[in-house]
Amino acid sequence: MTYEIAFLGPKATFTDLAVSRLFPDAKKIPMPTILDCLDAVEKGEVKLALVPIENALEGSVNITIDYLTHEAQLPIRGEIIIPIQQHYMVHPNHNDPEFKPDIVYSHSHAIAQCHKFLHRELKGIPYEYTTSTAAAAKMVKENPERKIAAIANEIAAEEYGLVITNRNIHDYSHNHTKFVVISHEEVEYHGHLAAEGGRKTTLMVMLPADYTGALHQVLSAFAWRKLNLSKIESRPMKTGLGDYLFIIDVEMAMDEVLIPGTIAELEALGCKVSVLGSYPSFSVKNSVMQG
Ligand SMILES: O=C(O)C(=O)C[C@]1(C(=O)O)C=C[C@@H](O)C=C1
Repeated sequence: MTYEIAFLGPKATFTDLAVSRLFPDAKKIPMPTILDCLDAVEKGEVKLALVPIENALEGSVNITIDYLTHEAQLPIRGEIIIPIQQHYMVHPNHNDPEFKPDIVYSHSHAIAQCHKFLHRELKGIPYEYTTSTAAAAKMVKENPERKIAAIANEIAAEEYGLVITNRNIHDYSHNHTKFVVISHEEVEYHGHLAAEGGRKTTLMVMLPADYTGALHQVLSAFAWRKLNLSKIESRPMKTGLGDYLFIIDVEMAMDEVLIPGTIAELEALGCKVSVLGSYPSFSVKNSVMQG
């Protein structure tokens, strides 16, 4: 079955690379923003979207988390973790060691992953955010007369005919981003990737009110059932200062006993609980397709 999948475009973003790894035969539909990708699924214009949710250096992609917790009931159907290698690139017209740009463009998360490089090598040069890393590369390509540079991946440099002058400029070598597959429908994965990370279940928990030991009680419901948690994230509920909800990843597929039992216990404590998804977790060593 060929899927139509919305992703953060244009061609050659990291999200595009993640789609190629997970759905090599998919018809890819580039969208200008993450919200456009999620809206397209919500409105039924496409069956699936793949969007970034967390980076190892910069943390959560809040726009994705907030949409899934506040805007729409869109289930998570899978996750894929890919390595992220950021490169500094210029138009071939400016391929000169002395070239200093007036502005460096990239996605906010990519800029955040390269702060040490920018501080060291391009001190004082302003940066501006684009909707994606590939959008930055495309802008450099389309403006050869401007003194600008981009931070993006290797495929973007190829796609937009740019020259990489500094490779692997991300501040820490262990740079990975996790992307989630969003769909109203069940998603089938072909056998080319092993779900090495097993299966996960993501829950959203809203505490009834702030009282002593509330979070401890919530965590105990998981702990005594020996449910391993791989992530706990708090996000503002957007109802008032200090009101937070928790997003909790359980390292287990939804079952008939342990997770439902935990949810019932949390509800008995007055928490509101929703299941954001129960899905396989994939990871790849090379984000770029080989051969
Ligand atoms: O701009 C891109 O290339 C994206 O796919 C977005 C995104 C992100 O939102 O975190 C994805 C991976 C990298 O961490 C940098 C940017």
